[in-house]
Amino acid sequence: MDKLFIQGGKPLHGEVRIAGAKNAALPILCAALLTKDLVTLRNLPDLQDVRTMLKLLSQMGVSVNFPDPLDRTVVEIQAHTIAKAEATYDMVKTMRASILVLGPLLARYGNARVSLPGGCAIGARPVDQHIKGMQAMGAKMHIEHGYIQANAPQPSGRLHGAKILTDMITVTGTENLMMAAVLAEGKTVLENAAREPEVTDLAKLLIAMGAKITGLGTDQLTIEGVEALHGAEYEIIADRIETGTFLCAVAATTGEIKLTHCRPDTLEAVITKLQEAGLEMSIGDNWILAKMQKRPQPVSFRTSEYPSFPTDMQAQFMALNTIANGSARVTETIFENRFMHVQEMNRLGASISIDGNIAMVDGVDHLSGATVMATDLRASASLVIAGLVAQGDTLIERIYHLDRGYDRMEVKLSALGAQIERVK
Ligand SMILES: CC(=O)N[C@H]1[C@@H](OP(=O)(O)OP(=O)(O)OC[C@H]2O[C@@H](n3ccc(=O)[nH]c3=O)[C@H](O)[C@@H]2O)O[C@H](CO)[C@@H](O)[C@@H]1O
Ligand SMILES: C=C(OP(=O)(O)O)C(=O)O
Repeated sequence: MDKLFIQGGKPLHGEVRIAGAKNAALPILCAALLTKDLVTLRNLPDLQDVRTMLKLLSQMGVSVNFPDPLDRTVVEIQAHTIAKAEATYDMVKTMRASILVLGPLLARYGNARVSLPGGCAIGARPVDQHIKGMQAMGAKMHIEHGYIQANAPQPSGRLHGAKILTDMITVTGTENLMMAAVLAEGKTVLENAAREPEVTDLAKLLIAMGAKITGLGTDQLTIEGVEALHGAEYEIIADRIETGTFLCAVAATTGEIKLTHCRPDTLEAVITKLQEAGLEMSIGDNWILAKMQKRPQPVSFRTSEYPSFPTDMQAQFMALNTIANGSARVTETIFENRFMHVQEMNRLGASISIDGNIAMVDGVDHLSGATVMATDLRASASLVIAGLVAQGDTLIERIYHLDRGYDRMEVKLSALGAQIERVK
């Protein structure tokens, strides 16, 4: 199993190109199931979850083609026919986002069999809102032997529009229901919809495919179902979490880096907090120049739905706070178990205590390298940041979590001057 070996204490300098967003690419790949025509995607990130999703689509009989085999950022997907409308446990257990095939399969094919995702390191993460929403659109949903068996109403074999108010704001729930609704008969209104930029990015692709969706970027999406969608070419939005992760890295290590091909307008809450920490930034439409010359100031925050502070940046900011000049209070409101990195950071010399969903971080002068274990995707990223600032050597185990969601993170960090290498 791969590990990362880091010799900390090096400031970062140079330029990094930000990849396409994992959380936009995954639903967008599933959206290709909604048409028999060709969907060409650009700015695809080259990471494990994307490879898993492409494998899942291939298992369904979908054609996946990289026109230039050396360029993994452009892919052609064609779901001319769907041979098997199924996502097995083997696939779903490695990537929860596999649940995103449910809406498109049900809408286009009239039935689907998708393994229920189990709980995961960061929380229970049920999918009850996906199921209830599809039931409201007329689908028969049964859970049997750990699988969701979904069938569109007969004899039409087509879902019908509905007004759906989810109990909470759910990102993949909104995406799944939006994809189910685009081919339904009549109008669907999704109330309490997630406003994350990745939801809007999916909606834009669907519109390019001929879907009728209004309310983009708001908490009410209205979808007028159409009979069929057609192919499209689409460029996936930049990854705001990768962007934020590199910004936290330079804020922690000091130095000066330029991030290109990013979308600063999707990062307002993160940028505000980094300014509070002392990171100096010049910001263009698609680039950020970030400079840090001193020890960070502590930043307290509370995670919440977009446009508030993202839970996917909580761990990375925790790493920054460990070496800040004072104490910070971090409140996690989205997932019930997203402090798994805390114990590992304490092993590196951090001083963090947890009380329920609140972590109190007392900044220390320095961290000291040790062997630590990655437990989930963003926890891994936060340990990389901690390793980059720690004195001495840090070995991070179980980095397959990191590879799920980052496009060659250690290669990009090495190019910035970090002493980091992948070891077997
Ligand atoms: C692939 C992807 O885009 N993943 C993101 C997505 O995950 P994901 O879409 O799984 O997260 P949700 O927005 O659905 O979850 C928000 C909260 O709602 C709960 N819930 C959700 C659905 C449901 O049917 N029932 C239910 O109880 C969840 O357990 C969680 O406590 O949004 C999260 C919150 O921004 C991010 O951390 C993930 O990176
Ligand atoms: C939690 C995340 O992803 P997923 O929903 O795919 O587990 C994440 O991207 O931080």
